[in-house]
Amino acid sequence: MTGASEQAQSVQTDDAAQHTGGFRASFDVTTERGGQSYGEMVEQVRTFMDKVRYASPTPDLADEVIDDLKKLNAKLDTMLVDEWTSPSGTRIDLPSRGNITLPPYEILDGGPEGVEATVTFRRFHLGGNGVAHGGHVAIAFDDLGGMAAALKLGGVARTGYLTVHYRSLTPLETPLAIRTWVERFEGRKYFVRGTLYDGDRLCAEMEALFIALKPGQA
Ligand SMILES: CCCCCCCC(=O)SCCNC(=O)CCNC(=O)[C@H](O)C(C)(C)COP(=O)(O)OP(=O)(O)OC[C@H]1O[C@@H](n2cnc3c(N)ncnc32)[C@H](O)[C@@H]1OP(=O)(O)O
Repeated sequence: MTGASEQAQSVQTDDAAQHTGGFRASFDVTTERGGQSYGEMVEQVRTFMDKVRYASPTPDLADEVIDDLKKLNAKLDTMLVDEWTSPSGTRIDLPSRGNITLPPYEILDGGPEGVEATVTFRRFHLGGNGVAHGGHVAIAFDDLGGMAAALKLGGVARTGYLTVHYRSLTPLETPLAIRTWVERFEGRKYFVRGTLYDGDRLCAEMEALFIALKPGQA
């Protein structure tokens, strides 16, 4: 099996895409990369992961699925690009910018005052007893907290710390209201807060420090 770090990019990207350190101060957002079916492809993968979480396949079916997945992985191997030119993470027309690793969210509003979004944890995000895993809740807060910091500072920040207070159980397969905003900042330090609600019920709160990166900083 080949891990991501061992895989060569099979499609060359231009010189400007070569990484010189740090998050990029800016990166191209797009609605084109991956084509018009890319969102549906991501959705089908998410659905597959949902089913894997709950399926109990026979040994024969597991072998069949392995064969099918090997074929699909071989197809994608012919199209690997660097992270800056991948549709995943840059397709702003898709849930979570097309990033399969994030719980799917839809941005309702975003700017220097903060970010409002709807996030839906899937069956794949199960923690136990039918509700979301706390780590997945933290991922949603991290990404949208980072977005709130980025929109406030007009640049890129990395998470210094992030604390989640889990106030009540977070349901799966339910659109939830998530909000993040910069409460205050001191120099490069952006103190970000967040809330996650199921209707009127508070599921979780977040407090985090995001630190603005210096030019070229990793
Ligand atoms: C839109 C898409 C959004 C995506 C968002 C995703 C965000 C992420 O998940 S990033 C990944 C997780 N985070 C990381 O890996 C970060 C790892 N840490 C680092 O790289 C570094 O520690 C970094 C860059 C955060 C800060 O390092 P550096 O630039 O040298 O700053 P440094 O001088 O140490 O600290 C700056 C200030 O922050 C404070 N600080 C730094 N870390 C912490 C911390 N954990 N707790 C409290 N304060 C801290 C320092 O005390 C200092 O304060 P002051 O200016 O008052 O003296």
